[in-house]
Amino acid sequence: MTLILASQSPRRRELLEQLGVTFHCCPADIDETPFQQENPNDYVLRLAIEKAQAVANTNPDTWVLGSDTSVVIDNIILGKPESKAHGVDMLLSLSNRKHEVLTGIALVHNDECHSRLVSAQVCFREISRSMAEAYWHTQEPCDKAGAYGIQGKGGMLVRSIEGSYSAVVGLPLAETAELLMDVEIEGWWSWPQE
Ligand SMILES: Cc1cn([C@H]2C[C@H](O)[C@@H](COP(=O)(O)OP(=O)(O)OP(=O)(O)O)O2)c(=O)[nH]c1=O
Repeated sequence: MTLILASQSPRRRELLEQLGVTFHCCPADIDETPFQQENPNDYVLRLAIEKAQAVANTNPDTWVLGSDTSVVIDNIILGKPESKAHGVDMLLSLSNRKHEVLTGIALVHNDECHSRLVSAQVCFREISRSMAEAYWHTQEPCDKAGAYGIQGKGGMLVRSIEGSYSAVVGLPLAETAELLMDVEIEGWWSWPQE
């Protein structure tokens, strides 16, 4: 069976290409509003599954991979910034401390669903308001959870990371490969299973 990546994210496309699997992209249009008092882990996994299911509904003969990434600080979910003020506030709330980046992945085909939640801890250096504003003006933060991209200029903000780097960028490669190995994807080279 073939594979669809239920995403409009160029980062996710590039990461999945690293695995050497053949796929095409189809964005999922879902409501990403968290439920009231929804736990961040539940939220991220729910969105990954809903994105995959939304695309799987109209593509019954394929496997569909969905993913969601959120930044979590003090149990507050930070998605993509809605404005400059929002983005700058997010960056300042992450200054000089550790936060969690959660990425959920889900591989769906009809009623079958394989999912994983991957967490990484990221520690930021101290950021002044003028630095946060200057970074905002690079436009890099606009479409990214937590208003930064570790893979770009935002790498300058990161003092250390524990856990999966690819999960922070949007698609954890080890766990994605594990999900793909559990199912039959056409034309994919895969390592022998243990
Ligand atoms: C923290 C962080 C997030 N991000 C990105 C990954 C995701 O693309 C985005 C989080 O938003 P998402 O809603 O997870 O994804 P998306 O809207 O970009 O794409 P999709 O169509 O798959 O829903 O933030 C980075 O690129 N680098 C980082 O360091």
